[in-house]
Amino acid sequence: MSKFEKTPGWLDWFQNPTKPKFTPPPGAVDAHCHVFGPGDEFPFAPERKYTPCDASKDQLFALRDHLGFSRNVIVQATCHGADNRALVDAIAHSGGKAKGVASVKPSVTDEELLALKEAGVMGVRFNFVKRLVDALPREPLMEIAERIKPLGWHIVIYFEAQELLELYDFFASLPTTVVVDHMGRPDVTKPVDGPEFELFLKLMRENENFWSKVSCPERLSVEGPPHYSDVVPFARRVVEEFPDRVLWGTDWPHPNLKTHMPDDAWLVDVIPHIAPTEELQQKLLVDNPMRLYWPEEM
Ligand SMILES: O=C(O)/C=C(\CC(=O)C(=O)O)C(=O)O
Repeated sequence: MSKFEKTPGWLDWFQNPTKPKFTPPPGAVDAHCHVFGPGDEFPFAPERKYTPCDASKDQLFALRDHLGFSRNVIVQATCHGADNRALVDAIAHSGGKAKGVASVKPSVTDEELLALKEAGVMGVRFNFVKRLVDALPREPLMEIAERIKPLGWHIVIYFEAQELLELYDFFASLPTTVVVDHMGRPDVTKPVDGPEFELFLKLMRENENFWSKVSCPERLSVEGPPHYSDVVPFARRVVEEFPDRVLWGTDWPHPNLKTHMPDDAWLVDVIPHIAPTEELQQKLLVDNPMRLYWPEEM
């Protein structure tokens, strides 16, 4: 029994997912996933906005193998705050098959940053989703950005579409490669060629240092499982316009879902709809994530 009590209504990740029909190309990378604790070993942060179920590195690696993937990029989840120990432990036990994206505070020391780099961290995440974090002012974020730039790191940003106008200039001024989580969370009930999604496409078009994860249909869809068809036109648009700057991830263990928990095979089976050719699939799942996270192997 964990000493942590899950947030009421918490949906646990899907046990025993089926086999996807789509076979990822050899060397495919799940470039957005998390580990949670286990809480008794790696306690959740006091400032967290939710308390999840446990989701361990071994469970993540078993899912990777089951779905036909080769590697993971593990993104620090807000329930662990800026305590990256669970993330670092998972990378250390991956046999070189995982890299990470950490969260840091402005008070992080240069030695701590170097230790994270040594451990396989390749970037930091700035989270602007209000239900997940207390907003950090932009000045300290920019200072962090300037400090991580010489490490060759990138910045992962997480925000919701309605916030983009207000954040646009700040994002465009970031000095590193920037990776947007889940296409900036579009409202998929709005048109794919409407002004809201067009602003996100403009951000990608005008800033060649911007990449996007075309992930999280289970979070964005109104229509729901198993095909999440309403998300497909948005993701496909991004993949087709920016084929060399897109990443894909499961988002396992899917924190904070409210309506359902996906069988992860359903998510893999969305891939051929958003990346309809073998060439696009190779870029999305292998070439792009390898270039960003395992440059030493390229
Ligand atoms: O897993 C995700 O990408 C999305 C999350 C959780 C999250 O980002 C976090 O806790 O850090 C969400 O929308 O609740």
